[in-house]
Amino acid sequence: MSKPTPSPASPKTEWRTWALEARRSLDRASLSAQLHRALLPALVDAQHVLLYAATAEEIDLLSLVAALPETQFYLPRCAPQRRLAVHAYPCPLVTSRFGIREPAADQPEADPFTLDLVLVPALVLDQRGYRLGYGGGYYDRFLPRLRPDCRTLGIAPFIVAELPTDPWDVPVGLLSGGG
Ligand SMILES: Nc1nc2c(c(=O)[nH]1)N(C=O)[C@@H](CNc1ccc(C(=O)N[C@@H](CCC(=O)O)C(=O)O)cc1)CN2
Ligand SMILES: Nc1ncnc2c1ncn2[C@@H]1O[C@H](COP(=O)(O)OP(=O)(O)OP(=O)(O)O)[C@@H](O)[C@H]1O
Repeated sequence: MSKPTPSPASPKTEWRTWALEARRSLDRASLSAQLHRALLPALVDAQHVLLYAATAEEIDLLSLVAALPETQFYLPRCAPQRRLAVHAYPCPLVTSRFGIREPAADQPEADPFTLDLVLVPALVLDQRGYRLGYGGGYYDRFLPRLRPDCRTLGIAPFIVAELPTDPWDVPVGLLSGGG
């Protein structure tokens, strides 16, 4: 039996624990396939798209690369000072100390200003686009560095009414029709 959903007043740590546990009972493969299909219309207009390399528990969207051969995809890398570096994909990948596959540090970096669309992984999103990640603050620092017309789309297995927020949180776009 799963735990009750925390409230907007609950601390982020409590939400993180809840989301990490709740996602264990999901069918990740079918959720990934569903999101892949739902994202295709949003991707047709984008030329430069930041994706992420999913862990074994996350929604895996790397299948989009083969489905959209005209699109230039990019992957993030956790650089020092919690900076998110961006690299064109395909490129050689290594597994980071957090267990996430990411571009090797010796690969050339891309300019975040090139990006038209950023798919932002999250443990849980709320209906306003606020997200909860693993707590590194990588995307909170990264999102303000994007071109003002760059679109963002949060990717999470759950969308709740309202998450607790901090002043640095940057809301992301939501897929119309739910995520
Ligand atoms: N697949 C995937 N790639 C991604 C993300 C993601 O959510 N999914 N990220 C989304 O942001 C970034 C990596 N996020 C991370 C967030 C926190 C920590 C981290 O430092 N974790 C600490 C606990 C937090 C702390 O105490 O500061 C740890 O595990 O010890 C690492 C990576 C970039 N790449
Ligand atoms: N723009 C910023 N500048 C400096 N520090 C920041 C900024 N954004 C977030 N942080 C720091 O990052 C930490 C993590 O923030 P938060 O819990 O919101 O992460 P998260 O959104 O879950 O993680 P992630 O973005 O990596 O998925 C916080 O302790 C905060 O102090």
